[in-house]
Amino acid sequence: MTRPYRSVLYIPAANVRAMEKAQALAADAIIFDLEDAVAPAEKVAARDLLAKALQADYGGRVRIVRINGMDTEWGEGDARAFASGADAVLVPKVSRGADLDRVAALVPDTPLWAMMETAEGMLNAAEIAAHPRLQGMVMGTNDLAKELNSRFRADRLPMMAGLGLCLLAARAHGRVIVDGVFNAFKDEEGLRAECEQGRDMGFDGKTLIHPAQLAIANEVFAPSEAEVDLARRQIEAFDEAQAQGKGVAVVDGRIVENLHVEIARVTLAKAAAIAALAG
Ligand SMILES: CC(C)(COP(=O)(O)OP(=O)(O)OC[C@H]1O[C@@H](n2cnc3c(N)ncnc32)[C@H](O)[C@@H]1OP(=O)(O)O)[C@@H](O)C(=O)NCCC(=O)NCCSC(=O)C[C@H](O)C(=O)O
Ligand SMILES: [Mg+2]
Repeated sequence: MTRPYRSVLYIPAANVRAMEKAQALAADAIIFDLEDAVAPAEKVAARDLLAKALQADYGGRVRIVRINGMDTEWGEGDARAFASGADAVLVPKVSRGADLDRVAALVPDTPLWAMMETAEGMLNAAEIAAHPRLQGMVMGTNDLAKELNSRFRADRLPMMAGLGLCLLAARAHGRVIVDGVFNAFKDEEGLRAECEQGRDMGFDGKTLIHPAQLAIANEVFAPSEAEVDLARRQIEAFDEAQAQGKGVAVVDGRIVENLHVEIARVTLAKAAAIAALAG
């Protein structure tokens, strides 16, 4: 991962006020949504509003446009309208690699992201992640729950197979992957628990629906001070061990081998990238 994706905020593209507000929000990335958050009667107007909004300065925030599905009357027009002008185009309800081909042809120069939110998509996650134009994957846990007929549970047990398959696929092909949304946007404790679960599983960050969710996601998906300190000490201790001709060091009672040093370097790089965004 070359840049942080701790917090990825959805904004309905029909909401001019929210799009303006986002220029100053602490989001690592923004998904300007033309799909589910926009009513059919507003779709075409939202496309025009978004084209105008994207001319503004969003600083270092990654600008991702979620288009409508290619099986809808708006999908092709959306893809043509945002073939340039955004940092990525997010394709909804991707079920197989071929679903990305048509968008890829219409959007030749902008990276593609895939919404992972259908049962078929879970089973074809590896094929989707392998698509040469794909940069990132976004879990669509609301649509997935709908397809699976599963119930909301705080531990997300019914989601685990899908989340795990998509994570494996993303990591196998070096793609960014961010977790699904937490709908109860006033429940801070619930959001924190779900962010921590997603972080511990390996997600790069979380998609969000309200600015009030940004601070928690940014905190949870960033390396803590203690993690940064440990990473530095692990690298130092391993360097010393190597200088003495040893292949293993011990820090805080735990072994440190080459692979732990690689993880420590990733932690430091992530912390530096976050600091660079803030500065
Ligand atoms: C959920 C909301 C409808 C709540 O909106 P609202 O009642 O206006 O909230 P507030 O009054 O608390 O808003 C306070 C201020 O914050 C701004 N605001 C609100 N939301 C956003 C946002 N997402 N981005 C930027 N700014 C935002 C308001 O304009 C207020 O500003 P001010 O006027 O200065 O006070 C609303 O938050 C919302 O619409 N959220 C996004 C919903 C959305 O995009 N849904 C689709 C994506 S989720 C999904 O589809 C996932 C996936 O596909 C799946 O299947 O799981
Ligand atoms: Mg969805």
